[in-house]
Amino acid sequence: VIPGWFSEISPMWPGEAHSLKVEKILFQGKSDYQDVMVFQSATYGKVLVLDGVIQLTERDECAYQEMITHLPLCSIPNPKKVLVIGGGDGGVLREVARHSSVEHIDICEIDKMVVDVSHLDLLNFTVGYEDPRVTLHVGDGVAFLKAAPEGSYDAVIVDSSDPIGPAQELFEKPFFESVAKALRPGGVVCTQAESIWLHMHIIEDIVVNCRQIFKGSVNYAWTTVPTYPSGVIGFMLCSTEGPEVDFKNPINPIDAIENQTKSIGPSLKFYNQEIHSAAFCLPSFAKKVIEAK
Ligand SMILES: NCCCN[C@H]1CC[C@H](N)CC1
Repeated sequence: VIPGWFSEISPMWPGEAHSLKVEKILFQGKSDYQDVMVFQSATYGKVLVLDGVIQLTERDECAYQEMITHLPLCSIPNPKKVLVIGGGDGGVLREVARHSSVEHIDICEIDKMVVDVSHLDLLNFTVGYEDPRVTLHVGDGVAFLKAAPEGSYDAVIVDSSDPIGPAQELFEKPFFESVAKALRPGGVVCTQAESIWLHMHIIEDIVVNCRQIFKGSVNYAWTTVPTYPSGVIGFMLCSTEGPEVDFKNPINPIDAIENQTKSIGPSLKFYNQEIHSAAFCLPSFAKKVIEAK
């Protein structure tokens, strides 16, 4: 370890590490689930780290939060009821709140410390919690979804950490089955789906499970996040049987939404209609695995 630098070393990306220069540690704690740390970096703003893995940085979180939210919500005509699994930092809530058609947002985060840290002024992403449509549930997303009545939601966003630690079961078949049950016909789910450079085996398993469970459309999209392993992150976009969903051609364009609502946070920095459609273009080595399944 180089003094003054934070390096992300994990069995999920063996033999490689990404480092950020640390100016000051702002918070360090150990919750019932994981180690929680926030530090001021020299060039990426504030950084949230869970169990030694970067969850978001002020400088590039816009790419992930905007894409994981608007890829699903801009693909259906009138999202009203949205569920966020994970996402305790509040960034996804800020993005969901841009959609004026949304009437109710449930968020289920397992680790109260992540929520508390996000409410400190350490991370100014918490603007999302202030929205009156938001109801926070602190608990296990798997149990929450099992208890959700059938067809409760238009959209579910699974903003999870990696499948090592508390988020492990959010990558397994029973969880996807409970998501499908909680979605209305033609409802959509978007999950954090790792890196095509590093995790094709994980992605392959997710695709196989999703094709069995979601009888609408099943697509993989990806984007660039410099501080995530290999600099990219993917998303699994699935819809349940019912009204057709064409994820690649957003029918509910954000520009219109942008004008409708006084969005509570900064305006969109990353997402737009072109990058929405482009996100589904895959390199051949990934296409071969994902589209063949
Ligand atoms: N809500 C913060 C984003 C969490 N997303 C993941 C964090 C860990 C990364 N290796 C992959 C994305």
